[in-house]
Amino acid sequence: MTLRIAVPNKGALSQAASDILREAGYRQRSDSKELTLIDADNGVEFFYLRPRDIALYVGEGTLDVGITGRDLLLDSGAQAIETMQLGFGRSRFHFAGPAGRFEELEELAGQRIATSYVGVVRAFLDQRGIDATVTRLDGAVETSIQLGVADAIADVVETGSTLRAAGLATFGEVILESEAVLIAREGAENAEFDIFRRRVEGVLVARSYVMMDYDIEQANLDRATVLAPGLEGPTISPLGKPGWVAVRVMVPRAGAQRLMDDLYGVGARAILLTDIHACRL
Ligand SMILES: Nc1ncnc2c1ncn2[C@@H]1O[C@H](COP(=O)(O)OP(=O)(O)OP(=O)(O)O)[C@@H](O)[C@H]1O
Ligand SMILES: O=P(O)(O)OC[C@H]1O[C@H](OP(=O)(O)OP(=O)(O)O)[C@H](O)[C@@H]1O
Ligand SMILES: [Mg+2]
Repeated sequence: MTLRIAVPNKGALSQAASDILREAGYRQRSDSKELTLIDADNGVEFFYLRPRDIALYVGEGTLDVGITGRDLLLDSGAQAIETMQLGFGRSRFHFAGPAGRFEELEELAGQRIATSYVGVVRAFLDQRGIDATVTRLDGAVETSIQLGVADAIADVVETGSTLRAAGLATFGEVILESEAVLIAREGAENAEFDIFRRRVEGVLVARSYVMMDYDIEQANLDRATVLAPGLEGPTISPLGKPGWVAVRVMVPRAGAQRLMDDLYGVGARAILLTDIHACRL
């Protein structure tokens, strides 16, 4: 059976989503005008859709899997669940108003709030018993205050530069933290989905881990393996030097240089770092 996969067709998640799929060995479109693409060798079909609509297609079962933002999934109210965090498209969802105008969430009572995420904002306000008018805009919500359509906004913030440019500042707690996620319908997992999920997971692991090799005297081995225990345990092979062994272990890419210093300190030599191109854990 062909697995039907939804991919953002444009916007903040589109390029990174296609990159991860390409790294996982799938064909991806070469022209951003293509709406669908069949990868027969891998038994999958890709549908390039608005990230906001992807949760609906997957929730209704029209498509099997999708890549979208957690914020869009929650906003849609669709019957789909998050099955994997993909580590890109990270953002925070905040209330904001003219700098200095608001300090606390309670001050939103009776105010007009513009947002593209009415579902998320309504749920958040209802939970706190704050009665405000929520107006849905398609985008560029930062401008709505200047134009007199709203008193405050709720929007995606990454660097904060869009807010600053509009003379706005966030207030209150973060409404939610978002990133790109893999979504599916609950209970809809099957063999094809499992292969796809493992491939994507392989890319994430290959991106965040590196392979480390080193030689060490048997007497120092325990101290070294405490520093770098590996995922399942280090591979230890004999070395053509009496009393020494060769060790191979996967380590997190972040902090790998520091780890090399520490391993050197406990007697490791000929320490090598190699990129991992793909993996299945
Ligand atoms: N500047 C950003 N940095 C990181 N993630 C972002 C940024 N802007 C949006 N996102 C995330 O990307 C996802 C989709 O947003 P995007 O802006 O691509 O869609 P859109 O607003 O519907 O489309 P467009 O902006 O192209 O009209 C959301 O999950 C959002 O949190
Ligand atoms: O904190 P920043 O790094 O400035 O990023 C946040 C901005 O990026 C997104 O806008 P987008 O370009 O998607 O336009 P849109 O508002 O029309 O969706 C988002 O809606 C914010 O406006
Ligand atoms: Mg946008």
